[in-house]
Amino acid sequence: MATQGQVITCKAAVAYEPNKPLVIEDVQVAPPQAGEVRIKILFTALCHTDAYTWSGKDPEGLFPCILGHEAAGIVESVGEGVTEVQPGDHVIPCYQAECRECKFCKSGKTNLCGKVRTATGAGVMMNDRKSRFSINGKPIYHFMGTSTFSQYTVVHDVSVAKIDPQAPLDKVCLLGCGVPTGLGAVWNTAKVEPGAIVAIFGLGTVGLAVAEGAKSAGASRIIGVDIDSKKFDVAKNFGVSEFVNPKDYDKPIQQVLVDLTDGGVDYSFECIGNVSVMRSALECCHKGWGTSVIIGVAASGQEISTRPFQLVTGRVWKGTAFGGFKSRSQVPWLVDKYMKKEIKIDEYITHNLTVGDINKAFDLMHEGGCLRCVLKMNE
Ligand SMILES: NC(=O)c1ccc[n+]([C@@H]2O[C@H](COP(=O)([O-])OP(=O)(O)OC[C@H]3O[C@@H](n4cnc5c(N)ncnc54)[C@H](O)[C@@H]3O)[C@@H](O)[C@H]2O)c1
Ligand SMILES: N[C@@H](CCC(=O)N[C@@H](CSCO)C(=O)NCC(=O)O)C(=O)O
Ligand SMILES: [Zn+2]
Ligand SMILES: [Zn+2]
Repeated sequence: MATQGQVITCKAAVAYEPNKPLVIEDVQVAPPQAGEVRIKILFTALCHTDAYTWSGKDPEGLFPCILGHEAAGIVESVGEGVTEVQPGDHVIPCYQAECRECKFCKSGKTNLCGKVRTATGAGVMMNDRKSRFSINGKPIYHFMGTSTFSQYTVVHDVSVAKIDPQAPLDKVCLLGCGVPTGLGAVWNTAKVEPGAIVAIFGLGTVGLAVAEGAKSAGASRIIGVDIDSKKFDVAKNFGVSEFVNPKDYDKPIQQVLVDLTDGGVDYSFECIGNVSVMRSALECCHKGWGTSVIIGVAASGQEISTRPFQLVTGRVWKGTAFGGFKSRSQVPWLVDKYMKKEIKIDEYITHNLTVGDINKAFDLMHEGGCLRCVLKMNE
């Protein structure tokens, strides 16, 4: 039955309140308006940023909402004026848009895009500042411009990457967030060079993708730092060559790393979202040139600090969003790299469940053994 132009009723996991279990509901999804795309989501993974917003600590968190931003699916219909995708195209929704026209996109200096950011931060669509999701007439907010914990979602056309239809959607869904973020932090943001010494704080999916990126960039030492020693075995498969557990030392972890590396590392990456670790990550960098990249997302009200002397003496503090990748242009390229076996994806997927088990999937995420859990959206 043709669904184009019709409201679709489908299953979605709704977050009604911070930290209260998600509820699988029948949700009405309105047709896409001008410049919008309605996507049938086939697979979505969970990222720690979903848990962060669900926790109530995200200043942009709005409830009730439909979370989710690491997914893949097939275009169901498009609104007026949409030219770059059509029904049937295989796509990855991109929380970081790329319009190619705004000041940010044209700057050549950033992957951030300004076109729809105010709307996505407010949980609505740009056109009419309203949501396309409702339950019996009551609106449900969008999240990060993606809301992939729904069997159908509506996104802005500037937030859709069209990908190789041969690519397995249950795998490449991971290219919606965590894996590109880690790889890109190394390749685009830090620009790690061969022979460099790298420290990675936090060996979850993002930290392991940093390790994979650093190995491919030719780093000579890749030091993994995690308080969970169980992470160390799996991390070897992603290129981590040495392990440090801060719990094994009395002195500050930055001092441990400086002592281990004849003065400090060339590059460090914070992949946790802990502001005190962010400070350690900066201060373990080598005087004169060491660069620390913040990837982790810290809660509302948290602030970073260090002695300015750390920067005066040449250390550089940076951050990255989506690893600096331009989403619509480069996600298809990452998919092609996966198809050519040049980057890993399968190795990050430790669990597969269906959307009905989404609360269990969040429980798993908080246990040490889970990297990414992929949910099948149609049971
Ligand atoms: N900037 C971006 O674009 C972007 C994109 C994706 C994810 N993120 C953020 O990146 C962070 C990491 O995501 P993830 O999915 O890999 O998370 P994760 O929870 O799987 O991994 C975090 C790791 O840090 C370890 N850890 C916790 N506290 C620690 C400490 N004090 N010292 C050392 N290790 C510690 C944990 O044991 C775990 O292995 C999250 O904050 C997430 O929101 C940011
Ligand atoms: N609303 C949050 C923003 C958190 C944040 O920094 N998000 C990252 C992506 S995390 C993906 O897992 C990001 O890309 N930020 C850039 C942007 O949001 O435009 C908060 O305010 O804490
Ligand atoms: Zn994410
Ligand atoms: Zn733009």
